[in-house]
Amino acid sequence: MDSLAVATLARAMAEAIDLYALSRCFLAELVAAHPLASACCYRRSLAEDRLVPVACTQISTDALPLLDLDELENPLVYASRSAKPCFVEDVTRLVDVGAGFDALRESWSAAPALLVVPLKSAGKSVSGVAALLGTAASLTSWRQSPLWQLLLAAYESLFSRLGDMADAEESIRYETSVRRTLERDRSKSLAKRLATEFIGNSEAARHIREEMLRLGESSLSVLITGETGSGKDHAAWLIHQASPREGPFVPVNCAAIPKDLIEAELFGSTRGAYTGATQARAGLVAEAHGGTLFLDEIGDMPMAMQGTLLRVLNEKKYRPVGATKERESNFRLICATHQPLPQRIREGLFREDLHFRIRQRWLHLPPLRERPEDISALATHVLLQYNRDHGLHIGGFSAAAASWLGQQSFPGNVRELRSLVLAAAERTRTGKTIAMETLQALTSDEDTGAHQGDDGLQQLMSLDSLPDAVETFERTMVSQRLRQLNGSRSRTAQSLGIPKRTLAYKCRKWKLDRDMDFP
Ligand SMILES: Nc1ncnc2c1ncn2[C@@H]1O[C@H](COP(=O)(O)OP(=O)(O)OP(=O)(O)O)[C@@H](O)[C@H]1O
Repeated sequence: MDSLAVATLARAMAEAIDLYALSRCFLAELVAAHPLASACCYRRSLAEDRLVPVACTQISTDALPLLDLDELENPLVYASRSAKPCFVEDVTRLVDVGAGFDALRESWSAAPALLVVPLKSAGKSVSGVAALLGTAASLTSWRQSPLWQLLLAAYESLFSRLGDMADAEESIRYETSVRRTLERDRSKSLAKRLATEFIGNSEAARHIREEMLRLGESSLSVLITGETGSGKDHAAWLIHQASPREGPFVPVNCAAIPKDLIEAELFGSTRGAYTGATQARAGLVAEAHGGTLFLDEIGDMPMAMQGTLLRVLNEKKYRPVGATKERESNFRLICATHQPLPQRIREGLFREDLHFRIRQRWLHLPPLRERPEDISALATHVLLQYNRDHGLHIGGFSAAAASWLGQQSFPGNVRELRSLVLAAAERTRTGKTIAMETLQALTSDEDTGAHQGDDGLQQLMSLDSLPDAVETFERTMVSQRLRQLNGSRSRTAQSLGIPKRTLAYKCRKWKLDRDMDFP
């Protein structure tokens, strides 16, 4: 090789923009100069932990096999693992050294001998191998050439530098593809989960499930609207489940917290901040850090508190009652209401700017009467849950019961349907199906309570404690009225002549709220 050819090769190697260009020019010159039958070069891939073809003088690298590093007797693997050259004088003697090597041998032209040299990086770890095929004599002469030892050293050093870049690119590509696969798997399993937990066959239910998946990905605030019992709480919980947020889901019923305590409940308080604050409390906003704060019945939030909440949402900071320093909490906000907020705004009861802020995304749950196709699936779902919880086997609904259910308007929506199915299940023997008469009896006024009074009154009269008797009576009356009014708290409070907040407090105390599994 004359000095011009050496200089040209050195320059081409120095200007190579990647491993492939570098190896192509080095191997081509090497094969021509010595002369060899063929040469190829493999890179050790960190991400895949195997040898990956980089260049070959004879065929395209696409036609070369990937080589697993557990083929220990494969000479290329041996050189890569041991960091030592491997010289095979008679290639035909290499048998059973691995499927990778067999595939490689098939793509090569016949040559008697093989020399594999490890390509070491500066830290002396092996970043690849070069495999040269030819006669034993030409391989030995190449090995002993001082010029080629110099060129090989330059090639090794460039190979290692460009190999690091290739590794980095590859690991980014690998990570991206792993992340994409994980994301695809995650969204598939989330979609499955939503299909088993947000029940309904209607177009509306399908659309809500898709929206919940999308909302899970976003961190914008969501306002969920819909009539009482239509599934707002349930949807909020599922959106949190569909989100990557690892913090907790913190529900707050704005209607159930007394007006003067709501700020301390939300933002926490220092010790002695107000009468009864015997110790410092963190508050629900702090609890929701990294998770979701769910403000249910946001339409009932007192006006003064609305202003404070707006500031917190805009500035992402809050101040516990009695504290001087502000704190931060990274929560995702979901709000729900059955109230028509635009009307509350017109009435001066809700701030328009807060409405705008909490409604960055909107999810509306239509009432059950507008999606009667969901009734059968929901009823079956509730009954299956009942069977599972009680270890029973109520065998579904009679044809007449199923058809009757499908015709009801359910003003209390899914909650009313659920209460009805649970009550009917309690009145049905295991092994039987729920009859239409059972459902009808439960929805008739007589069954909803008053006439059960005589026995109940006698039982109350026999109690030894007047406060207990009064509380039991109150609880029975409230739960029956709620059931008669399909779970509507506003109508129940109105019909019993008590403030909504008092009713909300009692519901919370007696755990009568959400699901109302009335006897
Ligand atoms: N699509 C659904 N699939 C399964 N269960 C549902 C579905 N929708 C609602 N539910 C169930 O119905 C009951 C009432 O739903 P939820 O409490 O979410 O209603 P809501 O709209 O928040 O009512 P409120 O306005 O009174 O707070 C809950 O037990 C809930 O799990």
